[in-house]
Amino acid sequence: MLVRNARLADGRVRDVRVEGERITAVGTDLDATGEVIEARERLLLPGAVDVHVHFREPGDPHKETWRTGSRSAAAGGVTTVVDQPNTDPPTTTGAAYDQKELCARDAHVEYGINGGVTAEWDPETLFDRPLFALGEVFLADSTGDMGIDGDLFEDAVHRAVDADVPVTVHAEDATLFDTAARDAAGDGVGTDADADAWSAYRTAEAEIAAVERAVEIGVSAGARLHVAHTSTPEAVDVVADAPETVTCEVTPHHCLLSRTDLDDLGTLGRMNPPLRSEPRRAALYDRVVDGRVDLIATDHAPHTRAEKETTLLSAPSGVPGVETMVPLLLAETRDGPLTVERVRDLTAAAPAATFGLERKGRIEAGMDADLALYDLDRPRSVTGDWLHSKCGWTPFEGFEGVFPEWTLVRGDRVYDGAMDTFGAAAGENVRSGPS
Ligand SMILES: NC(=O)N[C@@H](CC(=O)O)C(=O)O
Ligand SMILES: [Zn+2]
Ligand SMILES: [Zn+2]
Repeated sequence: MLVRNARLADGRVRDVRVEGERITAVGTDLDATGEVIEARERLLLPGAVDVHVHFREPGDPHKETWRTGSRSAAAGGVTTVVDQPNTDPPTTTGAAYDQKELCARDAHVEYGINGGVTAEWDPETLFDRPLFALGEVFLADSTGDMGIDGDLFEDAVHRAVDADVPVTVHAEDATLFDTAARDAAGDGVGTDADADAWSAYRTAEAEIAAVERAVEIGVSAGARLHVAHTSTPEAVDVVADAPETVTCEVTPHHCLLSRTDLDDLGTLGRMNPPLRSEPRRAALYDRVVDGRVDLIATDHAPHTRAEKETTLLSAPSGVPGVETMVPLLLAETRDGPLTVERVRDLTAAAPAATFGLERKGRIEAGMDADLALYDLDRPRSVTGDWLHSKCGWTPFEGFEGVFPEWTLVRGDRVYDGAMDTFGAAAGENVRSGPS
């Protein structure tokens, strides 16, 4: 197959040859053998690598399944996802890992499976499996109530170092939460709830202190430590000042939404860590734009609208995002601060490099043919009805997004945007099999 006259992120127009599962040439005037796709100078990006999703199987298939979650990924130009361990059962033993791997047979995109840590975990059997990473290790409770104490975290980090596995951490220190602010939340429902109380409760200081402590532990253990969903500029700076073995991710929702949006979002906007003040959001986004943030990941955390539209204290935490990440960021290159190259780096090249995926994240001969084509001149309005996640809603309703025309995974067209159809569920585990 030949993708002819594609505009790459750096502006060059090139032909890209795909043979079987790989890109075999990137050049000009390449011979057209086999199927030819005329890109007509539309934008070709490497498939995005989202190292933080929650696909909810096993346990909660009413929220999301591997089928619906991976379709949502493919329809958003994401070709590799990494699933987190707070499922039911939690992915804290070898047997639980195997159970999740069976669910992942429905994946339309490439995937990794993380292992989790609780008091009941079984490191022997867990590290026997090809973990993508150990994590997200929860230093405070979030969905799944997997919060652990500092001693167990330290022990887990040492075991991960011995197993040569990176660690990802959900860093909040619950002793620094403002429980009075939480308890003051009334019993309004949905958009009538005082959703801002969640941001007042899970303080910025709680994140900053937990990130400082996690980084200390990670560095002294010699770990590869990745901080999940940093939501404050201060926490990003802690990571940026640490050795290169420490990295962080930021979510699109912490870049594009702030506490000022909670009047409209109500309980839909409850997530951990919570939305921050407008100045903090802007300072966080600055760090994404200038490259101090290592990578973007979505923390795609679907819950049904019915589950979310209750009181603030009974609503589950989390928002979906895997399908809207690249589209929203590309829309930001039209009239916002981001460049297309930065979007490519943050969503594909950097996550692949950070987690050692040698054949992902770049458009070069020898790489897997994970690709998506976009028309930057044709943004659409984001709407939950149209997205493919089972949860059926988005916190970005009405935002502009540039969605892919098609998405390839290892040379197969897994998503056709014109038809809104999907190819076979042939995603593979990026940590198993021949490398
Ligand atoms: N971010 C969230 O608010 N929720 C996540 C868990 C998590 O990442 O903390 C979920 O699984 O629902
Ligand atoms: Zn988390
Ligand atoms: Zn998460």
